[in-house]
Amino acid sequence: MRCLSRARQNLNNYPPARYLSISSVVQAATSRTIDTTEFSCDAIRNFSIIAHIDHGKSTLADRSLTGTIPRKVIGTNQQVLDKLKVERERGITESYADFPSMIHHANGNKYLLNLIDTPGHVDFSWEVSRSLAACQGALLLVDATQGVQAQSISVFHIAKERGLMIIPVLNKIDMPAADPLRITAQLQSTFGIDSADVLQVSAKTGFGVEKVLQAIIERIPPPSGSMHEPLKAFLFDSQYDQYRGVISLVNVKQGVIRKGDKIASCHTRKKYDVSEVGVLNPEEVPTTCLQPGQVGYIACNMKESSEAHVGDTLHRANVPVDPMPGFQPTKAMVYAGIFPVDTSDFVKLEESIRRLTLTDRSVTMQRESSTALGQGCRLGFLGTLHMDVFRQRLEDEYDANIIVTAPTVPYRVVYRDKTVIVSNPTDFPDEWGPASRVRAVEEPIVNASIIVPEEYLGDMMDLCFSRRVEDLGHRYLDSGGSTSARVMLTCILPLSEIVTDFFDQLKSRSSGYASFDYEDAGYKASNLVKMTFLLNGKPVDALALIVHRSVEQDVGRMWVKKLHKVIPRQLFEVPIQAAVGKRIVARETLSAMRADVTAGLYGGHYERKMKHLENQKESKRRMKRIGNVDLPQEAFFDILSTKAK
Ligand SMILES: Nc1nc2c(ncn2[C@@H]2O[C@H](COP(=O)(O)OP(=O)(O)OP(=O)(O)O)[C@@H](O)[C@H]2O)c(=O)[nH]1
Repeated sequence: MRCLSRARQNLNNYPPARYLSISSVVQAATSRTIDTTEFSCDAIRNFSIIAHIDHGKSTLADRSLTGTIPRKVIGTNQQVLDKLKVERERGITESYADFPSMIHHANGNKYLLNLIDTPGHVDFSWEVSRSLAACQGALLLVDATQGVQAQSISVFHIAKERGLMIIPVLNKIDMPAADPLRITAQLQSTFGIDSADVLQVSAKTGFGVEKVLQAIIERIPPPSGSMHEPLKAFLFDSQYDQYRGVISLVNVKQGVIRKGDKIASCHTRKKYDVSEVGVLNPEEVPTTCLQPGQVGYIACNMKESSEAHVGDTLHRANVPVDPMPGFQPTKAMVYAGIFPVDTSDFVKLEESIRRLTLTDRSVTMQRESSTALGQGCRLGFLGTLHMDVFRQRLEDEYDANIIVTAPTVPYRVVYRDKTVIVSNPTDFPDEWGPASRVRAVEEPIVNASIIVPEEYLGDMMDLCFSRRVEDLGHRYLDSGGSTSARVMLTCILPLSEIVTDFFDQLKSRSSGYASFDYEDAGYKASNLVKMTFLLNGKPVDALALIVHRSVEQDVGRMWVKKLHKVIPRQLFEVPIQAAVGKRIVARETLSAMRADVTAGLYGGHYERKMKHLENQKESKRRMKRIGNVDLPQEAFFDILSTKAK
């Protein structure tokens, strides 16, 4: 979901008007009114652009849009899609997909093209399938310099499963390193695509974009649905507007929806009055109605985001219909605790998180308290990138000063009579086994695929072996030629092994050439243990970890060393220990700060000096017994930020 008021604020900052028409076929709209009644199903095409990250979806989307939207609305240097600051900084499209409609003239007819943007990162594959539910076709965009990547394969399969017409498009054809012949052969061998169907474009220069628009009209089938049937509108996303409440994004399957209509939700059975309908162009353009096949927004005084259930069917209040098949709800893959650096800021932090989750429905939230860090919240995310984006938004948009604990995955703890999901290491059982109450523990696993030039194959295999890989296999995607051949590795990995630094390692060991994707493969019994860290014999809950038994010593040793570096020396000696159950698996000792108690003694007897030293020793022993280690928040910040890497 996107906060619309933010998007409006952005519009106010755009540079002076400058009209730009790139495509000769695409007629620029001079006024931003759209009469949706002009477009029957035959004149509508609903499509999406699917691609691996950075292959140019947003650039192509903007390129096809620049002909239809006045430049003053777009801004000269601003991409229409990818509006969030974090998206622009990181060059990714996150889960905040836009759904612009554009008018296109071809063969003497007027068409309404609804482009549904999808995110390109593996964390958001759920969003991809959600967006595709409103489409009949998809442009499979592949970078002509890089070829097929891991995400190209996964999005291709999602689109294929949904029965969409796929138009293969090679992008970045303007670049000297582009190798369209080879990449076309790759598309042929990987997806069985006919080379004659492959289009070549440069989203940057505009070359070939006209042909893409033509192909959308000619190859993608129009949606079907009758205006005379009872209303069925498929809710596939929602946005939050602070003045109008929830704005639902819908695809009308049959019937017509108008302002003033009384509608109801199949999921919640709640009734609403439609106060506004319209299309996104790419900002809201109110219309009189939405007809079958059309994609647009409706405002109907929904107060809570949770009322807009993705996958819901909306119908006329007094005309019930059978609901359309919906979606599985999103599943959090990664959890982390978020705490304020200043513990008195908790109320403010909780409110900021609550507001941010209104615009990002995939985040789950519950309160958490830690003896070391105070009150905080435990949040569930779709992946680590999602977590980073959320954290950055909290810091940028709400000025939050926070500590984020190390990410953990949801483990399954199998008791004699029940199974519970544990997403916080402190809730993980200290001991388990056939004789104990906890019979087994299970961890989430994923089917992973890595695509890499063949010279990095060995490094990639080494990396996988260091992460408890299973079923490792590989196959060649092409035979190479002027450049080296590409290999696809497939394997099963524990999710916990990839939420830490796996992606960074993958990129650094392959000089940035490897691409990676994964999908949920369920749970598997695993020999996991809870590791706690003790400072001066006292456990620090916020530092607890869940690790595989085979690496407990290494992990324990590594973290006590790190703690040793960041904890300030105390007046007494502090043991830093890593423990699994009652067993200490690693230890470092932080030596005491030494005050020179004999400094004031000029000369004097040897025994007098010794007496002072003995007194000091005794008082330190007492201090140690009763003393608490002073662990400043900054030390936590240092430890957890290194831990998260
Ligand atoms: N030379 C050249 N560069 C391009 C072309 N298309 C896109 N780019 C560049 O490739 C980079 C990625 O483009 P985006 O449009 O942000 O890619 P994306 O697929 O939307 O990426 P995500 O939003 O992360 O999924 C940007 O720096 C673009 O300027 C092209 O046709 N030619």
